[in-house]
Amino acid sequence: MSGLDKAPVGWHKPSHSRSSSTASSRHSRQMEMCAGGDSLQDMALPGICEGYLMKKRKWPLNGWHKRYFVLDKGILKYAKTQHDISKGKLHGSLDVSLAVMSINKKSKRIDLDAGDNLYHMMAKSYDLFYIWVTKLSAHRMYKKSEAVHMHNGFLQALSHGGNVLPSVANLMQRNGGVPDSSYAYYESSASTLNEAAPPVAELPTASRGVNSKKLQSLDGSQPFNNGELQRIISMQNLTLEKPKKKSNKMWGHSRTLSRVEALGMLSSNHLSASHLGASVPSIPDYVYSQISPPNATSPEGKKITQDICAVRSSSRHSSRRAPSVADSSAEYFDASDNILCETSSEASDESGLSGDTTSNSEPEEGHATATLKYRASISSSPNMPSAVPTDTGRRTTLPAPGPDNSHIGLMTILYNNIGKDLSRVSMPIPLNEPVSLLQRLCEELEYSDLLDTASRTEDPYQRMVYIAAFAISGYATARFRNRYKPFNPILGETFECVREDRGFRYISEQVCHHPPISACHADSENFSFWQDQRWKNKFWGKSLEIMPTGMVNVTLPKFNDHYEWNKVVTCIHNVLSQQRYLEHYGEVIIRNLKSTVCTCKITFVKSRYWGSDSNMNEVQGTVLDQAGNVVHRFGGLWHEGIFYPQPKDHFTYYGFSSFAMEMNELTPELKPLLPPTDTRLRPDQRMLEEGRVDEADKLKDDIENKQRDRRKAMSKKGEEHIPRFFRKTLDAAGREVWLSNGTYWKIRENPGFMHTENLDLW
Ligand SMILES: CC(C)CCC[C@@H](C)[C@H]1CC[C@H]2[C@@H]3CC=C4C[C@@H](O)CC[C@]4(C)[C@H]3CC[C@]12C
Repeated sequence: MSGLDKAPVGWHKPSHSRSSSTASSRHSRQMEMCAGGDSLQDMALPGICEGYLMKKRKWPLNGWHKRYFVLDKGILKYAKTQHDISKGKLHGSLDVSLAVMSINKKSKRIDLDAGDNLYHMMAKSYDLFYIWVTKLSAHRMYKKSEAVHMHNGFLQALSHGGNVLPSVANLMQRNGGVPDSSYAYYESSASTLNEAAPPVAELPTASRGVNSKKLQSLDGSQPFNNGELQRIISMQNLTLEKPKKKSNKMWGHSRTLSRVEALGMLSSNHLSASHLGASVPSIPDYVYSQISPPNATSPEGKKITQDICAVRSSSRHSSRRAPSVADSSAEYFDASDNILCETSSEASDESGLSGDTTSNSEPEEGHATATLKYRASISSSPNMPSAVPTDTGRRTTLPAPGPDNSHIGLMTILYNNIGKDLSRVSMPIPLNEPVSLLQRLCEELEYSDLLDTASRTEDPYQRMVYIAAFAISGYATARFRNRYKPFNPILGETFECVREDRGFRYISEQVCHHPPISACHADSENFSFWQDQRWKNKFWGKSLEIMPTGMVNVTLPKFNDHYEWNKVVTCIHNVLSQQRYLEHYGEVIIRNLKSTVCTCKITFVKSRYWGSDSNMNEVQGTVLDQAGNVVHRFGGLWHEGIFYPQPKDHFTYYGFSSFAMEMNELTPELKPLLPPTDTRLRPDQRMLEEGRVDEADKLKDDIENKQRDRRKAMSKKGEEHIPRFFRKTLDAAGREVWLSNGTYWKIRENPGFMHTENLDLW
């Protein structure tokens, strides 16, 4: 049961009353939207504010580094140092009036979510925190009132038949249907609603003793009230820290060969059949791999080997900083220069991006260049898979196109459910796609042939590359799938998928409703695959981060391998608007629990727009041997290495791939074999698929209510739902996992689900 009333369609300004927001009370971070007080007219330009703040790293994702920020006329810019700012070497900038600001007094955190950019900042002291919050608020108000003026000017111009102001179109666009961004505040996990952080106006009077020299006049005798103090702070030009003495460190000293350049020379030709197996034309689509020296026999191969060796030896000499792009303007973070902040448990909880590996190496900025070259090379390759997928005898389209849902406002829905798993939020049916999360999980097997290939690859390092390619391939589908949300499975719902053509069979079950957990298991001659899917959400005001917990497992019986890996963070940028898109970031570590011969590290690079390359959707990986030496490198773009091109009309049909289109197909032969709990038999989802949207909407309500009633009845009797095909246990690391109990296929065969007692879900 989702425990939610379906939010009305349409946009409503969220309530400002804290206590009314019951939905968020259980959650780790309280957040509330406050009115920004934008009605102010003729606001004076607030003073400039600049100084150092800690900023959450984009690379690696955990930890903080010191960055210089300047807030001027509503624009917040930052760079590594003040000097860099003056030279225009910016790391980023954003319009604070378009960002949602969240603050956490206790951890001195300020988070700005501008939809595309998510900045996490932390002040070193409460005073600085207070000043920055005040300043940011003032600049936001200023910028917004400026926008209102422009808007009024535009209307006037229109009514007077004057020319349209060019900037207005811009203005309308950037607001993107999202109401005036306000700030949100949140507290640590332990807090209850009543203890939530006070709004800025109530920030501590202690903040009067601000450190800044320019503010010393505020100290001591004169009792200011907070309002005055805020006004004074906001009008001052503040430099919040003296610039440090110029260090003698030389950045970007001459590097003869960049690793990235070496990689850039690789093309799919280098990944010729001898190395990666001719039977799999698909692998180069994903991976440009660095072949280990002993294998290189061709002249170009030798050349690359030499280059790689050069790179290897140079990286051995400077283990902390690998050579980066030879581009002199390339920016890179140096571990020794970054202040790794000992984050409090609270702050690190907030960061939510913990991983058991911390790496101080940097992302390789030129990978995108390599990827471009590689892309050019495959586009001319005759081995490209044909545009039409091979005939599987399955349907190639859906019965009806996806409904237009662009008019549906998500504001109320999301604000009413802040902190809740997206999977628990009931949405109006036009926001759904006709697959359930159980089916969506199965889509991660779309490129199961990579596992088949892995199971035919003798060399353990190369085998690992295929496993890694498989791990990445699960994300490819996300590129076209941000307009609709999968159905939340009903507790006890199941889904099976038998693919003779691919040689595997898959089962999944919704095993827990609170928190929602979907467990799945697939078997084939070559591999087994299982995972249980659960995740945490973080909503920052414009973007929603999904942090999956739980590990993915693959075994290859032929080699007695058991691979295990984590999943990365998926961020839905601009979740409330039609400019929504998905980004994955973080690090995946693949381990073979049965052998320590090699491990693999894959990085989904968080995009940086200031670099010379666009590194959107970039993935980099390395296979390491026992001693930690790099044996293979690979990389690419997660959305590009798709082996089958999308079906022509994919936009009309929910952005589905061919595999996804086949997912909910129900043939007369299959029907009698399925348990009645199978997703294919869920009537509202079927109706949506057939384009009967209104009927589906009503039915969905009924089904959700039925689930609710069943839960109530059970808890009254003191009973607990027991999953039918999976059992809960602990893995070797002591984590709670759900494993198949092995009964599904046996029952299906004998006596058959027709002859068993089944749950009545819909
Ligand atoms: C408000 C609605 C219409 C916006 C659309 C939400 C969509 C894009 C969301 C809803 C649930 C999300 C999925 C939830 C869980 C996972 C598992 C994770 O390991 C990869 C991402 C993935 C697969 C998410 C992809 C994005 C997703 C499908």
